[in-house]
Amino acid sequence: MRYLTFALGKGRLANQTLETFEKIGITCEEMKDKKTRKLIFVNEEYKLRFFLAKGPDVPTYVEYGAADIGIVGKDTILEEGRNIYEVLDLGFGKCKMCVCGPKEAEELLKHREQIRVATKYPKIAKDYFYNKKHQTVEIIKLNGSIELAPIVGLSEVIVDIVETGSTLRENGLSVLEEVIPLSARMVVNQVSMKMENERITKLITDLKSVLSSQEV
Ligand SMILES: Nc1ncnc2c1ncn2[C@@H]1O[C@H](COP(=O)(O)OP(=O)(O)OP(=O)(O)O)[C@@H](O)[C@H]1O
Ligand SMILES: O=P(O)(O)OC[C@H]1O[C@H](OP(=O)(O)OP(=O)(O)O)[C@H](O)[C@@H]1O
Repeated sequence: MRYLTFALGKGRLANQTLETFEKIGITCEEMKDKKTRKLIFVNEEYKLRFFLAKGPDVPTYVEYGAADIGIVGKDTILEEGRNIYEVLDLGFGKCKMCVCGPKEAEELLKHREQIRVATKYPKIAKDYFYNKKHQTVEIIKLNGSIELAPIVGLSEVIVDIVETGSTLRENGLSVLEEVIPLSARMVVNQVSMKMENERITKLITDLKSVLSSQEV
């Protein structure tokens, strides 16, 4: 039996991903060691390999078949636009992609002014404004602390992830429009889905049954 390889996004989704796998009996104790600098972990019993990668790189590893399976946020899947199968909504890492800004920016959006939009997600923002709203905007790519942009005058609004809303509140900004709800998803390489169909289908079935038993 060959190894099935999993690419997991490091950061926010990693702990819940490992907890979810534990519920279906897949454990990888070594990976929980926060101090380790090791990059790849093996579960000999089930012939599985796991590695942690930057979120946006997960769809890349999966498209090229360097990983059979990936766990990553829906935002990253949409932004990266890779040829991969999205097979399961894992139900954690829930948040929303939103257009946010100061309340005054509501008027600019309403009147379809040619505003500047700062975001870490230029593809999602472009798709939303151009294809869904048919509004011409200037997209400015940033890499973090997106909420700064309207405060310091870099843009009128932002397109960013909102979870609890605290970052917006603490910076005097609000949600102006909701773009799309997000959560962690399981993605699969297109060839692996055929070659390892039985093992991957069983994994999806086991995960689904754990997820449905968690729903109230
Ligand atoms: N409050 C949140 N902020 C950002 N992402 C969140 C939040 N809540 C849930 N998520 C989900 O968690 C995923 C991983 O988030 P995380 O911040 O760890 O990664 P990242 O944004 O890719 O990394 P980095 O912080 O290194 O740029 C996101 O892609 C998103 O789907
Ligand atoms: O609604 P909240 O619960 O406040 O969460 C949303 C915030 O969290 C994320 O930023 P992150 O912490 O990843 O930092 P970054 O801005 O440097 O990407 C996101 O970009 C928002 O800024």
